[in-house]
Amino acid sequence: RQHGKCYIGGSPLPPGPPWPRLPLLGNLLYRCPTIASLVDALRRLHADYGPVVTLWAGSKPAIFIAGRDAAHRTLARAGATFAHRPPSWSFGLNGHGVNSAQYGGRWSLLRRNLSSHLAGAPLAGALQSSLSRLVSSLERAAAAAENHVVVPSEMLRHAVFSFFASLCFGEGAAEDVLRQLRGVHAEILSLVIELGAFHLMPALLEVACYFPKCRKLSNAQKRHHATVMALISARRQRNRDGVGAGRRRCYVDTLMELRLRDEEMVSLCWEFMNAASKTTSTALEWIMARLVLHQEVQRKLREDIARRGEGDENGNCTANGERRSPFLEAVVLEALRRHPPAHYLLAHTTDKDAHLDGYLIPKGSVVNYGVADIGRDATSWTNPDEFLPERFLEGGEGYGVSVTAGSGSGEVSMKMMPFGSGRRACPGAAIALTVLKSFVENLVTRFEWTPVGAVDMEEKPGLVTEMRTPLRTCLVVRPHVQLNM
Ligand code: HEM
Repeated sequence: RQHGKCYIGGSPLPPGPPWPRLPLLGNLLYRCPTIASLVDALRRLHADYGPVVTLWAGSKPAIFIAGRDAAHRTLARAGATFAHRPPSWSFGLNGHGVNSAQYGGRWSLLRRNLSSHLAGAPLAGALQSSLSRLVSSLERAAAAAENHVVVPSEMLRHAVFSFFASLCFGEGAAEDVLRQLRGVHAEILSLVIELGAFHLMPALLEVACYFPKCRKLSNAQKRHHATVMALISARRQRNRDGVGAGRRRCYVDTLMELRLRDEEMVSLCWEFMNAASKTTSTALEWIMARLVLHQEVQRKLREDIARRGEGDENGNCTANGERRSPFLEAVVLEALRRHPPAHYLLAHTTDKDAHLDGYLIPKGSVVNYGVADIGRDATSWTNPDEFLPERFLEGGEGYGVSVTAGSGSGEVSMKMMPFGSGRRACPGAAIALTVLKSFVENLVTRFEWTPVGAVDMEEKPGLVTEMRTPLRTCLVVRPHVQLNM
């Protein structure tokens, strides 16, 4: 098909639609609702022009990569070139985060700090308390509901948020403070999304709407700052007083040791809670929806968990997820392949010109990747739209596939990348997998999850792709068993 045929310095850019510069697209690619609104258009463009296409973000080319080989060659093999982030309009809060840091010394320090905190964090206590509160609230909701029909989404989200809050701020934050923090997070995100969409409006309307929203955003950010600073100060005071000496360190402790300014700490706490909880809780809801839809998978999973438990001397699994059922891992991976919470990565850019399949990727282009397309690629996966956890068991086509490095079992290409790949790959991948396995294991052991009518598996595109209709299920409490962390 004919395309815009753009050349820079005599080298062709990857193909794209004949309208080379659509003014509306300026900035589209940095922002959440707009990238979501591009999803269908991008699918059609990839079908017409192949796995690598060019659009324009204002005056800069924006290159979208939906092919696993091209993704692997850029993110994994040419990792340093593609590890940069374009400057973005962050509305303040995200300004000091790991994800917004330019690839270099500061990024490396902050990222190492986060990764080593996550790697060393003892999880059992935090998992135990958030899971037992979740199980109690699900039990109460099911008992109070007609025919035990519940919509668990809000409870799942709160439990995941509380778990990550204890890793971030330490255990013991009051329930009302956590609810307040969650509320202000949701408020800020929705305002940022609305503000990001304003460039689609006529200019006058834009100006009329922009300033009141900005004022609201600034107020919400001030409330967020005050809540987080109160949590940080409480932690500082506890450390000074030696309260709970020897207890496990939280993320805030590590930030205090780095001697960061208040606004840097607040920004990093915002990033931690934001990056961790919405993605993980969205993945959890998709997994539970799949288990409701595929009752035979749920049964098989419960049986496999019970079999593993018998071999374990305490009847328990370890805090870090060892000795868990391989089928549990397979269910989680299949859900992440089929329903990755992020359908695109955060925007990448390059620090120099690069070449891909004979095309030029000019220095400073915005580069992004079709995560969902890569996980549903029919050249990698048999019946890619079907939910078949068995493919991740030994001997299956997904066995040994790595979710971050992009290659497993000696493969040179990547088959799925729900957490990204290469230098900017998600530093929370391992802990997210552990949390998901622990939650799913306990939720299917404690309850039977059965469907109430049809389960709507449609997606609601966004920065994180949630279920269009929150899961509704009938919950039957099973005979009491001990929680497995
Ligand atoms: C199911 C859960 C999660 C999913 C699907 C997910 C997915 C992603 C993706 C796709 C990226 C972008 C990678 C790129 O641009 O190349 C990312 C980056 C990031 N994630 Fe996650 N994530 C999850 C959980 C977490 C958790 C638990 C944390 C931390 C506690 C976290 C912290 C981050 C940070 C800090 C970045 C930016 C990394 C950088 O720029 O160097 N994420 N994540």
